[in-house]
Amino acid sequence: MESGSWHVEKRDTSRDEPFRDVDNVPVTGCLSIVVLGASGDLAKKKTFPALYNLFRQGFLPPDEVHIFGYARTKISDDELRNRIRGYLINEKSASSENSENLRKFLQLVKYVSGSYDSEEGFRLLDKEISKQELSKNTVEGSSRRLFYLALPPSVYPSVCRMIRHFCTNKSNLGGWTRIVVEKPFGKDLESAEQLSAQIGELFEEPQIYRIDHYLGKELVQNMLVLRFANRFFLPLWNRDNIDNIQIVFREDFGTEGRGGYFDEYGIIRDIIQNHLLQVLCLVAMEKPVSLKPEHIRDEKVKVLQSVLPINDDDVVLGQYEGYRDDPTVPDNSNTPTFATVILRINNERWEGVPFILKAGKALDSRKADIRVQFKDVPGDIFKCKKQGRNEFVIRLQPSEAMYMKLTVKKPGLEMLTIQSELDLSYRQRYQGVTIPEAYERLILDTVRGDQQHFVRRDELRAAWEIFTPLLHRIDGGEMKPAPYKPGSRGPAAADELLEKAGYVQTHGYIWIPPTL
Ligand SMILES: NC(=O)C1=CN([C@@H]2O[C@H](COP(=O)(O)OP(=O)(O)OC[C@H]3O[C@@H](n4cnc5c(N)ncnc54)[C@H](OP(=O)(O)O)[C@@H]3O)[C@@H](O)[C@H]2O)C=CC1
Ligand SMILES: O=C1O[C@H](COP(=O)(O)O)[C@@H](O)[C@H](O)[C@H]1O
Repeated sequence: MESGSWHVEKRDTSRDEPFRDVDNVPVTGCLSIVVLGASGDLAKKKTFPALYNLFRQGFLPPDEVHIFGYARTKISDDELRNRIRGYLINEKSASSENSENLRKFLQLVKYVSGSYDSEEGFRLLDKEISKQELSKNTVEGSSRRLFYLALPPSVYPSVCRMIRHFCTNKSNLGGWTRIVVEKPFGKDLESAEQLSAQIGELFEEPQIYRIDHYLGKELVQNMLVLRFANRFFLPLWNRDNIDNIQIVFREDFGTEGRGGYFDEYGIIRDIIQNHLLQVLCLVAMEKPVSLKPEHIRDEKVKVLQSVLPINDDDVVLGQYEGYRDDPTVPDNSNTPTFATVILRINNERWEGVPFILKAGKALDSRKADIRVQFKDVPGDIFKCKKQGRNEFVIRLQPSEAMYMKLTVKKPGLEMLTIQSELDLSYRQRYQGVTIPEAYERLILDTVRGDQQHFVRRDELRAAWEIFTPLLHRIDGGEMKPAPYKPGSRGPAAADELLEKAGYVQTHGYIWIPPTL
């Protein structure tokens, strides 16, 4: 067998495993996918393109699927189609693009206009969905309705109430209603808990999909396989061998056009508390009992609960110069656009190993990676310690790769050592394979009822528990971000903190990309 049973083998929206809301009931009903906030940025840049890619690959068969856009803007079906058309064709799909495919997909898309808190719009939406379900001869109780909230969280409670009261279908014959909610899910522990309670009163936890798109990235999904399907890593993945771990997100552009949103949240809420912390969970968690979503999420929660309170000395904040020039950002904004935060996990495996989470906007490069740095080899008979430590790097983006930096004999007559690497670059190794977009994968999971890559309520709570005290200190002005130049590495203090935490930079290492 080529791969484990979780592998996507069938072009089918169901899955041969027992993790669905309703077990043992054949899935036959019509599938309606409703994108709320259809006129917005996320919907056109991410949600509709992901749906189109799923359609192109046969995962959303036109004889069973309908797609609805819902928003306040009064536009026609065709106007919505024209708005999204340009975003559906990217470099991945362009070469194999078939205009017939695009036409067929757009024909599935309908638009309903209404507000987010009035009965009228949602009754109309329900009527339109039911009409399509009837046209497909769907038996009552078997239809599937997926509501994707591409909306600001302030309207989640009212939208969820409306969906619950006016758009929920009967589910006694394998049907279901599910909602997908985007981050930011709250601003701190209290607001997140309040939101969770409001939504929790309307929907059961298996109906709620809290999306964190980093969990849909190829190399993030590979993390558990790497760790638990390889003998190499099992004995090494602990405090006895690992000195420090970095999880880094860098962007080489600022908050262009999103200053208003960003200023309310800052880099910790935007990236670290969710995306990087989710990655940390997968790097640090114990082996789950099985691949069942609840077993995985149980282990993630345990890691989060073992994180110690953040010490102010383990934090460096920055704000890039020019950030406040954005007219939507207040002149005295204290919002960090850069942060390094060291987390410490108080358990048997990780005590003493700093987890350095770093994220920044307007830096010198764009990348996201996990860097596991091993301790020095004891008894250095080759006197090569100063050259560098072993590092295992998993580059999530761009150009997915994983490589192990290691010391080898320099080829030649002398017994000299150099730094080299074992390199698995995806582009070279998996030529011709298209790596799916994170949203594509995650939307397919929501249709299949697989919550493995979604954040559970207690996980979210534990994540906010870690960061809320620090965030309140920043919001209260007790901690100030240091200015840094756009296009730089961020504040110098961040590299000093990295060194203090024990990270040893490899100097003079040169990577020579392999040629075929
Ligand atoms: N398969 C592939 O594509 C491979 C590519 N390579 C490439 O080779 C090059 C070197 O690789 P690698 O050593 O892993 O990566 P880098 O040289 O980018 O970074 C190494 C480490 O040093 C830190 N660092 C960089 N500059 C400074 C500085 N001025 N002060 C303090 N710390 C600093 C980085 O932090 P931070 O993350 O914050 O920048 C990172 O932790 C990279 O361009 C890499 O992409 C190597 C192997 C395989
Ligand atoms: O959630 C967010 O992520 C993007 C970065 O996503 P990526 O997949 O391109 O790494 C970030 O730009 C944005 O600020 C944030 O809200």
